[in-house]
Parts: sequence; structure tokens; C-alpha cells
Amino acid sequence: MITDLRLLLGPSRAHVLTRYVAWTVAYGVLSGVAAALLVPVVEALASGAPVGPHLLTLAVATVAAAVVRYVQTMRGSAAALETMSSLHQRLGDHLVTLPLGWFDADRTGRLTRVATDGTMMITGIFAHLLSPLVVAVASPLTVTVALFFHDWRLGLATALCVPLLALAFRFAGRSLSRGEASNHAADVEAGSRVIEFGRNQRVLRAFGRNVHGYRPLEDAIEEQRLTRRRTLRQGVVGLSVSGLAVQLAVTVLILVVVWLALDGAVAPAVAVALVALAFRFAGPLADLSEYAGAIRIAGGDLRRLADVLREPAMPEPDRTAPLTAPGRIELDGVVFGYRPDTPVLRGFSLDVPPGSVTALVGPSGAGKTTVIRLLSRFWDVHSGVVRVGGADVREQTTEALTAQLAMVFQDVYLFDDTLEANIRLGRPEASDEDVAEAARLAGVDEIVARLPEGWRTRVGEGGTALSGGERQRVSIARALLKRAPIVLLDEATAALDPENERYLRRSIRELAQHSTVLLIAHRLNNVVEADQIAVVDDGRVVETGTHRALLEADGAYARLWRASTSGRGWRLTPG
Ligand SMILES: Nc1ncnc2c1ncn2[C@@H]1O[C@H](COP(=O)(O)OP(=O)(O)OP(=O)(O)O)[C@@H](O)[C@H]1O
Repeated sequence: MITDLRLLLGPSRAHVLTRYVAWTVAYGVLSGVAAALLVPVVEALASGAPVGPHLLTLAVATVAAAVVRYVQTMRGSAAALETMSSLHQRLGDHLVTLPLGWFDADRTGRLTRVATDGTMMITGIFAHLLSPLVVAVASPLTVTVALFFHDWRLGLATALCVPLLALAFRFAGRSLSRGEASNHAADVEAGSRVIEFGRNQRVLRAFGRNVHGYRPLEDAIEEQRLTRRRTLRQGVVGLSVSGLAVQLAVTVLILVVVWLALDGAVAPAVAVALVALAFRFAGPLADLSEYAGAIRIAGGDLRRLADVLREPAMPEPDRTAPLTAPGRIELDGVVFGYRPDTPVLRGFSLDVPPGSVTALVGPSGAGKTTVIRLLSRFWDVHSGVVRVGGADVREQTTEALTAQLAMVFQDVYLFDDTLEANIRLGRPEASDEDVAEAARLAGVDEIVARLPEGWRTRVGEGGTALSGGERQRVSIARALLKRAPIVLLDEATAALDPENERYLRRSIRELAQHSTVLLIAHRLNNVVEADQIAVVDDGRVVETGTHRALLEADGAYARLWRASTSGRGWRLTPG
């Protein structure tokens, strides 16, 4: 927990935690010392010796413990505030260094949950949890040392209890940790299913499903219930074992004190003080048992937050390599897979000359989108090279690489702002005329004319007020406005009505005036005019050429062409 907190604070602020822990240790030691000083007071009273100096020492230790407690609590609040502000800053700083591929829907959902829970939990850690944890170590150890001073046999008995207690607490900790991990996984699954259920209402209702007919959600809720029941049982066993161990330790210590008293080694009054000290030894441990569940849950949340910071950043050079071939794209013998054992690209090579329009075609799952992701450096290749503008993408800063690229993906995300603001994102300093021109070319002005508030209409979160094709048109307008040397365009399969296709082709022609265009085409009639068509199959380019040349070659492309035209009953005259 302390290691994770240090990571969240970062090296420049870690001292805040070190100081807080030091004050907490000081409090634990002083409270142990104050308890141990009761014994000489009782000894002096029982033997008739002067009690004043002992009382004074006890008073000084008690006041010191109270003062240290006050400082420790104040430091705790300051450390909580510091950790929370540092947490957001460090998470933000680290997230921008992660490869774009890291941000899939699942991870982003988890991150939202972890960051929200994490903020709540950090206050709790400093307010209630870290202190009992540290005191439960410092205070009993101080009491053990003090007992050695009073009587070595009692000290030895206490010292022997320590490993037994450590074992019991380890057992309890492990069973609680296991339970916490299972509960968290079941909660995340149930939460995701609820969100899925909400998001997909239209589909579910179309198929006559309500909450009682939607198996994945029902199963997740049932699994969550069973997991909670199972982990509760495990947790109770663990806590009972640690509670029993504390009771056992106290009983052993009391028995040793009684034996010493009967033996005449300690006076009866001193024996009472020693029994009180035995309880002082066990008290913080009993507190720890009480907080153990909450500590484990907080520890799990903290670890998941720290794990985000442990994700390796995308290595980036300090300076960008010179761009020797602006607008050129080259993939050379690229091997890449999302999992180490399943390569998606197996020696993919392609040269896209500057200013050309190249279309990637091929069966679904062949790896076309993966190529575009590698060009935008969502991930790094396993072997081979990806060059954009003549330089290896790994030798370019993110800024330099993104300046060369405009991307139009299938799943276009629009911000809940006006259409104009969403297009202007492509080049914030663009003039109003340029924005309007880009919008016209991409066919966004047609959408504007239909919307109730025209240009000022907000598009809703994610652009839900627009259709898939309309969203892609806005995204193309962004790319037109950006005037980047290279445009990567993944044609939206969901949006290929004739109107969208018309705008898409017009936009490609316009983009090709200033930029290299690499297009993933799902409909072959959109690639007929391309300068180069690359047929991708099973992670490799199997054919390249123009539409006419590839038809003449009568290979993979010609087969795809025949399948697409005959399948749809089109009558297209190529060329
Ligand atoms: N994020 C991911 N994690 C794991 N596997 C993935 C991921 N994205 C794609 N894949 C897998 O990689 C393979 C290639 O996918 P890719 O999307 O590149 O194909 P594609 O040719 O673009 O297909 P389509 O034409 O259907 O879009 C597929 O088997 C796909 O399941």
C-alpha cells in the first residue's frame, strides 16, 4: 500500500508520505512507551518508593503522544490532499505517454471506475486506514521491548507471539485479498453488463428482450451474488483466525504474568499493570483486524490505480528524425499481432508514393485497419519498419507524427459541441471560410440545412444526434480542414448509402489534391479511380496495381470484384 501511494505521489512529493508515516510510527512508539511507563509507577506505589519522577515521565510521554497524534492527523489530511491532486496530474501525464492502442473500450471503462473509486478511497486511507496499520506494527513492538526490560521471560513470551500473530494476519490478509479481487472482477463484469444492457436497448427491444430475458446481465448479477457470498465466508474465516490469534496471545501473556506472580517474581499490583500492558500489546492488533477488510479493498483500488502508472510508456525520441520523403508511407516486412501468439500482419510490405491515392481492399479480418493503426502508432510493430514521411515512426515525436496525419476512422467520435466546433478541431486557427469550404466539400452543409439550429446545433455526446454516415462526413471535413500531408481513411461500412458514397468520393478527390490518401475500402466501386490498389489477405499484400491492371491479371482482386458485382447485381463499367 505504501509503495503504491509513493508511486501515485511521484518522486517529488513522496516525502509527504514518508513524513506522515514517520509521525505515525512516532505516535505508535510513544503510545507504547506511555503504556509501558505505567508499570514503574505501579511498582513504585507497591514498594513505597518515590512515585513522583515516574509520574512525571509518564505525563511527559502521554502529552508527547497526544501532540504527536495531533501533528500526525494534520499531516494525514495534508498528505491526502497532496495525493489526490498529484494522482490526477500524474495519471493525466502518464496517459498521454501510453500507446493509443491501450485505450480500448474495456480499459477506458475500467480506468473511469478506478479513477473515481480511487479518489474516494485515498481520503479514507489517510483518515482511517494507514494509521491503524502502522500503529499495529509500531506499538506492539515497543511494548514487546518494554516487557523485556521488566522481565525477560515475559518479553520472550511476547516475542514468541509475534511470528504467530504475523502468520495469522498474513492468512487473514490473503483470504481477504483473494475475496477483494474476485468481488472487484464480479462487480466490473456486472457493471459492464448493465451499461451494455442500457446502450443496446434498441436492439434488445427489437428482439423482445427485457431485463429478465437478457442472459448475460442475469448471469453477471447471479455471479456477483455468489461471489460475494463465497468471499464473505472466506473473509470471515480469515478474520476469525486473526481474532483468535490475538485472543490466544493475550491469554498466553496473562498466564505468564500469573505464573510470575505466583512464583513471587513480580508483586501482585505490578502483575495487574503487566496484564494491562498485555492488553495494550493486543489492542492495536484487534483494531487492525477490524479494519482489515477495508484496508484490503482500499489496497486493491490503490494497486489498480498504481498499475495504470506502471503501464510502460510509448518510447519516444527527444528529437524527430528528418522527414526525407514528405507524404510517403512505407511498410517494410511488418510483423504484428495483438497477442504474441497470433500474428495479424505477417510480413506486410507496401509503398504508398506521395500524393497518390492507395486503397486497401481484402476480406474482413485481413488486417487492413491494423495497418492504419500502426501508421498512427497505436502500437509498435514486432518486427519490420513503418515509415511515415521517410522516417521510422519510432524515431518521431507524437507531435511530429500526428502533424503529418489526418485520420478518419470508422467509429467517429464527435464532441458534444456545435458542428462547427467539431470541424474546427482539424485546424483551430482556420478561417470561417475554410471551415465552410471543408464542410461543403464533405457534404456537411447538407446536414446543417436539415438541423433545427443549423451550424449552432449541438451534436450530442459522441455525436448521437447524427447518423453514422453524417458523423463520418464531419470527420472527413475535419481532415479536409487539417490539410495534413497524409490522410488515413477507414471507410465506414455502416454508412455507405449512395449519398454518403457520393460525398466520400468527392472528398477523396479533393483530399488527393494536397495529400497522400490511404483508404480502406469496403465497397470496390470506391476504389476504381485509385492510383494503386493493394489486396490484403491474411496479413500480407498479395497483389498491387490499378483497377484495370488487376482485373487483367485475373487474380485475387478480380475474384473480389466479380463477387462484389455479382453479389449485389450491380452493373458497373470499370475505368
Ligand atoms: N484490439 C484488438 N485486439 C485483439 N485483436 C484485434 C484487435 N483489433 C483487431 N483484432 C483482430 O485482428 C485481426 C485483423 O483485424 P483488422 O480490424 O485489422 O481487420 P480488417 O481487415 O480491417 O477487417 P474489417 O474489414 O472487418 O474492418 C482480426 O482477426 C481481429 O479480430
